Amino acid sequence: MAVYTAVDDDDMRALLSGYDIGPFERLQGIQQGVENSNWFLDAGGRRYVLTVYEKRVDPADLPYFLNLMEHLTRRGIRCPEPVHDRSGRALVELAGKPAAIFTFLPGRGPGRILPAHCRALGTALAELHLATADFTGRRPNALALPGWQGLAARIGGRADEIVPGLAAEIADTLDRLATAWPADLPAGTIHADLFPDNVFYERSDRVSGLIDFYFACSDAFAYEIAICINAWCFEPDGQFNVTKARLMLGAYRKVRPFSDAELAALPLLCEGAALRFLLTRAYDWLNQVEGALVKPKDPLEYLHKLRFHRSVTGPGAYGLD
Ligand SMILES: Nc1ncnc2c1ncn2[C@@H]1O[C@H](COP(=O)(O)OP(=O)(O)OP(=O)(O)O)[C@@H](O)[C@H]1O
Ligand SMILES: N[C@@H](CCO)C(=O)O
Repeated sequence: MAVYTAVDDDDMRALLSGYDIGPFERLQGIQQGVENSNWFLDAGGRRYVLTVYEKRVDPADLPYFLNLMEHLTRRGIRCPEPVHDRSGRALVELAGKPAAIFTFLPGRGPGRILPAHCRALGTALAELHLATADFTGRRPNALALPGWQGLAARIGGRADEIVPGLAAEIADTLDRLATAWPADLPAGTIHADLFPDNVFYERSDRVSGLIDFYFACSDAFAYEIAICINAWCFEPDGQFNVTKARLMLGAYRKVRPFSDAELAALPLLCEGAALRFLLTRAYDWLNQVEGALVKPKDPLEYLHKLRFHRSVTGPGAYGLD
């Protein structure tokens, strides 16, 4: 369920009269996704994606996200490209809300994650990081350490409703991360939510597109790698799959080599990345909206990942030498 706004064919005909993409044909709601309303839009013999931005995206951030997708497209990264209307605007208004039309990307999520998907992701991730080198937009990461501390304070002792002792474990982890978090790692623009549902494949050995840039921000590249280790390299039963990590990181470093500082920081970054998703999931878990159609994601999955990284002594655990 991810259509929260009513849009009819007449609205679309009126909107498309401002574009050069041909006559309106069809609008079809997309079920996947949670944050925004999305539709497949057919017009002039081609398929597009229409997004109407709902409450959780700050409208002030939208130009940053759209400029980033446009920049990446120019640099050869396959991602949704914003379509401009005749007056040059990519960001428009529909049903009183901000909206944009994007090019449609072929491919689909990986389904069951194979080692080959992880290797292909490593290559695509390094290419993404290099492609942002000359992107001039900046957006602080609202979900970096100070954001985690704020979220932990809002959750407070209620974390223990998820599992007894969780509030203290979160507090201890935050203290350790706050003293040791590395400040000077190579940084730039990161996607920051590169989970399998945001990566498309046409074949398992090649990424065909990246979507959902609405957490993108300025932060360390190695922190993004840590997010991906967590999201891609654990099996559904919670076991860490070092082969997947070795393939992902090996493919990444062929395109963008790691610095010694990045390698040394990796266990801590993985712990921080696990805490970030533990906190947002714990918050959503404890603040479920009655009657909501979206099932909250399991915070404990990320507690197990956090504990794994806490036990790690060096980058060798991720298959790196
Ligand atoms: N450019 C695109 N080409 C093809 N399919 C797309 C495109 N953009 C979005 N989609 C489809 O729409 C779905 C929802 O998109 P997206 O994940 O961006 O939604 P969201 O609600 O903004 O994000 P979230 O997943 O964070 O809730 C995707 O799973 C994908 O199936
Ligand atoms: N990828 C996030 C949710 C959407 O940002 C998670 O799995 O918790």
